[in-house]
Amino acid sequence: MLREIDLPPWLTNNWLTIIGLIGFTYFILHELKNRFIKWKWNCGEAPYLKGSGWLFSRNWVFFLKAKRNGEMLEFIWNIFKEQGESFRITIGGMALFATADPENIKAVLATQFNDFALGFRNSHFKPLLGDGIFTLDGGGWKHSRSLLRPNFTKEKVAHVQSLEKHLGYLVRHIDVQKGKPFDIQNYFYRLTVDTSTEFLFGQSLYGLKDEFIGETPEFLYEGSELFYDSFNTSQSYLATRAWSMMLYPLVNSFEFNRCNKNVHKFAKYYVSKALAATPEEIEERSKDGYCFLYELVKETRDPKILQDQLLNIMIAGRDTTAGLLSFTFYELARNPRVWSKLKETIYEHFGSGDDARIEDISFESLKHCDYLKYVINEVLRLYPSVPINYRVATKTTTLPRGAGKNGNEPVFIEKGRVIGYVISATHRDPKYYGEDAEVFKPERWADKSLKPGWAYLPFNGGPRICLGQQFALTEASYIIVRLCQIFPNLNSADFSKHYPPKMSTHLTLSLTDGANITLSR
Ligand code: HEM
Repeated sequence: MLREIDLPPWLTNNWLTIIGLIGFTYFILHELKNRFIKWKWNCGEAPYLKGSGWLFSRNWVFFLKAKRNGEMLEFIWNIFKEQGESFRITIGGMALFATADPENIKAVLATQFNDFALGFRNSHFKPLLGDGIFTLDGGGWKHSRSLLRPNFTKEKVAHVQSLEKHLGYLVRHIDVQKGKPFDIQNYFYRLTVDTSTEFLFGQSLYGLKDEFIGETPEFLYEGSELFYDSFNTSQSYLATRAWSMMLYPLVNSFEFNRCNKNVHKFAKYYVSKALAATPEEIEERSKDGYCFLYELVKETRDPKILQDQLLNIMIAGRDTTAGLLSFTFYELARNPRVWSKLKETIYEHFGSGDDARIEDISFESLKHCDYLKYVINEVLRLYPSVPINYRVATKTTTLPRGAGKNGNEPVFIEKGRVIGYVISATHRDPKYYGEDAEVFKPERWADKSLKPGWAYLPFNGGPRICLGQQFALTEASYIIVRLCQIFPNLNSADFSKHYPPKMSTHLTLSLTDGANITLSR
């Protein structure tokens, strides 16, 4: 039996007061310490977002509504337009410093790299991705980066020929549409799973090889057909967990666990095959075209490391490239003048139709196709795959701008503060791109006086800059060139009149209603 403990009456009567006093004293001391630091470092606080309140309550309703309607980014961009480049908000008591100022972004990602970390990302993504380059900080991340970087050299990403057979299936799907409107985004998402499984695991999923084009789907093993949907479902859970910040444990379910298991089974299938291969077989594989897994097996034979790193790269590379292609065709279809000019350039470099010189399309020759580069730059400016991102301060520090009357003075950043950086707002700021910043205009990149520096950052910057940048640009350029050569007729079938288009911001950016076009020979 529990014995009753007699607490002294002064304590039983006043314990609430005592707890209150301790809390109050802590608060005062904490405030004094911060004020002292601000005085010593000559920095201040950024202004609060107007009318946001402690819980961001007034804006939450609009924010959630905008997110559901595919207008969340527009909502955020408008806040930056009204409020300026940096401000503070408190969401449920958690302080957040939001910025679109290139100077601050440069500091977070590069010059003060060690003052910031990924925060909750590892916990958000761990059930699917484990520990890999995309989810780790510190020593684990450094080790991952040095393990993976050799696989992204120029020779290894110049893999364009292996794309041709996947493109062939895509072309057949487009032909089946017979010039009628269809959503090409859906096909790009399937295409990039096919190309990335081939590049990463050495054997494609061949999801585009289906009965709609008169093919018999291929199955690697019983249940492998579950991979595609499972990967998509798990990814959308990861996105919701990321948006939930510290409330992420609530975003879990039987479905999430089942899908993660299907994805892991898929990766394990390949990893165990690679580990069972003899050194001679591994060498033979390398001769026969490039495979990431077989290269990595030469460095480590730990099955968990192999599985985690491959899935980390898959998540980093698949949707981003599909998004870039989808937004490109969405904009090209809306801009016949740009489409004509692009066709002219591509035909000049690589021919067209039956006279297409496929063998001339290479990593190097694509780089010399200037107008194609301008188109891609412009798409990534208006629709960066990661439009909004965050880091968490690992120590009390400052950022270059955001405080003071004009927001030009250094801003105080307390340890644990979340920094939300919104590069998509910077990319649309007239200060860096002129009054026509919202207009899709590839020609702006021909102007040598345009030097945006850290105001153009689709691939991130600093030590964690995207490892797959060249890989992605090469793949996307190849697909654009080939589609342009095969299908000269492109028109928009987007009748929504909503511009900019509705966008979904899951882990990466996509078109909420798809990229609806007609494309024909
Ligand atoms: C249009 C295509 C792409 C865009 C716009 C893009 C953009 C980005 C961005 C913004 C980050 C930084 C994320 C962060 O630190 O929070 C990143 C990281 C990364 N990306 Fe990409 N990416 C693309 C394609 C790819 C591809 C195709 C691959 C691989 C095949 C890839 C591999 C990676 C890796 C491994 C990282 C993590 C780097 C690190 O943390 O050290 N990306 N990417």
